[in-house]
Amino acid sequence: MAISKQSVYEPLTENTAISLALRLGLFPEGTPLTCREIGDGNLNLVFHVVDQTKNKGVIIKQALPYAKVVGESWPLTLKRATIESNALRTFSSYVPEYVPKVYYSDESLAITVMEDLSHLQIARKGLIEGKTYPLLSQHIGQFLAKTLFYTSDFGLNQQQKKQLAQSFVNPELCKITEDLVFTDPFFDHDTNNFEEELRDDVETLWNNSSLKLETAKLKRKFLTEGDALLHGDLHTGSIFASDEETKIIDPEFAFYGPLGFDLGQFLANLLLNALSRNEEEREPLFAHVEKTWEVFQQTFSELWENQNVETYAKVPGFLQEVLDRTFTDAIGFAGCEIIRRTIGLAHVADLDGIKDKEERLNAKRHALRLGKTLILKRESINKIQEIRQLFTQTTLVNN
Ligand SMILES: Nc1ncnc2c1ncn2[C@@H]1O[C@H](COP(=O)(O)OP(=O)(O)O)[C@@H](O)[C@H]1O
Ligand SMILES: CSC[C@H]1O[C@H](OP(=O)(O)O)[C@H](O)[C@@H]1O
Repeated sequence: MAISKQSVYEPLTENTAISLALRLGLFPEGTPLTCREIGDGNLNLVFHVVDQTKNKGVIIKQALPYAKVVGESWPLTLKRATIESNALRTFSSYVPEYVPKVYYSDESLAITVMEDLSHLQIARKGLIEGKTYPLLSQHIGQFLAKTLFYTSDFGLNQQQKKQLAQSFVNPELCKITEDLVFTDPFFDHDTNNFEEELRDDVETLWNNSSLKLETAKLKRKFLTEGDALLHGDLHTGSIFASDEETKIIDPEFAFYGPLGFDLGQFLANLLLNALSRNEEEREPLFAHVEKTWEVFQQTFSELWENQNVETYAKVPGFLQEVLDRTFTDAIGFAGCEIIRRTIGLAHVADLDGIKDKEERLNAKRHALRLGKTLILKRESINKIQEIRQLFTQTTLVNN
């Protein structure tokens, strides 16, 4: 369905979003519609259009020609909307149960019209409220194993994979991650944002040359390894959840990257929530960290055994080598994500929302020690269960 061949970009308002929904035939003419802009992310507009009589809605997400969080001084490609709708469609061909349905997209208007997931809750918000989402790690482990396997050279014809990779070249959004996740937090850069009380801890981190070397190696992987189609920004704010369902949204950072990156970001955001909780309430987060990896490993291995298109698949040791490398990289990427969410430009409500100032600063100091340890020790961590030990060990100041 197309509105017209020459749709001209302009940012929607709540009123024009309603007109668009009617023009697209998403609701019968004359339906009493209301609309609210509900975007709470850093980059885009999100309109919730609802048929009041049936309490049924759709979501119209629109990219702005700049990063919303900063404003027009930070121009940003509108192409990210097309990347997002194409990534949702690609993921849907492998795991329709874990992504919203895309009803319509328009490259010129930079919009994606998709399934309304308002019956679910953004996982970060629920986790902050103390919810545990028992199926979250099983679902994310499966989502990652299937999407990564089927878009890699192991699950996809290798020439088709190259063509798919071409359609997800996403330099501007990758640059945001290269800067905000892998670079700026490790230097005295003006995008950084932290409480003055943390300055000594932050300067110690900036002066740690081993940490910089290891982070440089991780950044290089992100820059150069095109293993599979990644979500690219898989934090708990990009996941809708309930006790039964999990849906992944917001893949505008999608690109072909290293297998361990999405895993690392997701694990980091579970750990960031654990950092915000009292000791006795952390268990469900540690259990999710472990189960995510276990489900990923098992599902990816089954796909490898049964559906691999690569001639070398059955060579003893090859699967283990891919899993080991993914595991080690994921731990390092998790360390980078924890550090950037603590002192970089884009924070998380899990830590910033801790009301008591001393508790908040202590949680952030703990986050910096944990992030640093994950980056520096990643090659010697052999089992996912070791993460909870490192979490406890880094509670102590001398780590
Ligand atoms: N499919 C959806 N159904 C219901 N609400 C949604 C949907 N997609 C996004 N939202 C709401 O909009 C917010 C911002 O969406 P998101 O895709 O994360 O935007 P951004 O790209 O700006 O980060 C989400 O936190 C959620 O509250
Ligand atoms: C200026 S972009 C900062 C940050 O925002 C993105 O997250 P989201 O779109 O989900 O709010 C991404 O994590 C970027 O690093």
